[in-house]
Amino acid sequence: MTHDIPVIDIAPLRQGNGAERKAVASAIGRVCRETGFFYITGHGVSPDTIAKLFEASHTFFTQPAAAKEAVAMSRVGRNRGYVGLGVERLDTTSLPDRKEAFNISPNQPGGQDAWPALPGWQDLMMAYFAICLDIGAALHRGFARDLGVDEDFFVDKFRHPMATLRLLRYPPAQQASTAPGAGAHTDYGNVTILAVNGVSGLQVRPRGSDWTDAPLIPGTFICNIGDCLMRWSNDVYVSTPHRVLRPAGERYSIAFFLDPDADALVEPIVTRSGEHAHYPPVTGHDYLQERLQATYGHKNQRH
Ligand SMILES: O=C(O)CCC(=O)C(=O)O
Ligand SMILES: [Fe+2]
Repeated sequence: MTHDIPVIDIAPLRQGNGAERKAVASAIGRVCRETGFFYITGHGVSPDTIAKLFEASHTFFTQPAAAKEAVAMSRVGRNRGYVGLGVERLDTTSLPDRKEAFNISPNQPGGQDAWPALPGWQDLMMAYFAICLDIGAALHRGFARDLGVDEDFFVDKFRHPMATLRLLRYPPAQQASTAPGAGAHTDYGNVTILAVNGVSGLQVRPRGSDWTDAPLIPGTFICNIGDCLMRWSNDVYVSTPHRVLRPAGERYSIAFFLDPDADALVEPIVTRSGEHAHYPPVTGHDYLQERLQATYGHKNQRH
């Protein structure tokens, strides 16, 4: 069985008639049952916007260490702020990840985002955050339709979603090190929308297959579903392990992780007769905390 990652034009989820929306929802549903990885076009984000974001990300990461440490997650807490090289280890059986990151998570309960002292930077990031929320809402209309519930099923569960915009920088590989860019993992939330700056390195491992490259396709985002949507779909959809290899050159990516509202009830959707829920209901907040706790331990979780 081959597991090519399909390219799906999502424009009809916003503008299409009923039949067109249904066709896109079915295409997304098919891939979510197999790997949950797909590229999207028709997202409405211009190449110029993406270029500006990567420029701003570069500006952030090339600041002196002290400026980055001033907004460190260890100070800011709650999944926000700067995470330095080697702090995270997504695959606990491998070396720590060779990457640095900056997290923006405005709807995370408790605390506030920290911002670098760079003119216009916060506005640019928040504008992109809003764009990603809108793409995420369109994708959820597709998921809902495909899962056999009302197209607006997710709307009241994503009013103030605990989404995180995450800038990532992977330094060029060091010869002596075998540390991965990002260790093998599945994502925690509902869906991830990923932009990459032209340096490949992402691999996915569909069930029953070996690691496969996810090549770059200019003008697209790579989307993948996470464990929360898998749970919500009662395991009809699958989240798939992925990793980032040590990149040949310096690599930047920007990931947007969309999790539900803190108080949304994540309760498996059961529409087929005789089907039983595989999981008890849990709030979005409790589910995400459990997953973050496992990645960071107690050290970045300020209460
Ligand atoms: O940087 C990438 O290409 C992917 C990163 C990723 O999978 C993650 O941060 O969850
Ligand atoms: Fe990931």
